[in-house]
Amino acid sequence: MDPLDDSTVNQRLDGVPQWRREGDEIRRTVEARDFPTAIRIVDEIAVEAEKLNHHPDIDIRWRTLHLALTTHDAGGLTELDFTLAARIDGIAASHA
Ligand SMILES: C[C@H](O)[C@H](O)[C@H]1CNC2=NC(N)=NC(=O)C2=N1
Repeated sequence: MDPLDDSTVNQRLDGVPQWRREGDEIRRTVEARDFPTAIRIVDEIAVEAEKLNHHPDIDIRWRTLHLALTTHDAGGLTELDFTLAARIDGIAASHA
């Protein structure tokens, strides 16, 4: 899969406003109500990541998740990152 150009990245970012771009990554944080909920969210993200064969970097700090997406194989951001970002948003919203 080819990396997206900057204008396409900006267009895709408009669709997932909770994510911000940092270089070759997009990042967001998710604050869960408590630690077990944060772990459940990670577990649900893992299911979607396996379906897409696309895996986020996840840093767990008590009930806050720091998520980063990039496509290592492409050396940049691809449609897969935005597809997974939208699914993560759905999971986070379902636990809000
Ligand atoms: C072989 C397999 O398809 C690759 O290693 C996949 C697995 N998960 C991945 N996840 C992410 N985020 N980027 C990748 O390039 C990637 N590659």
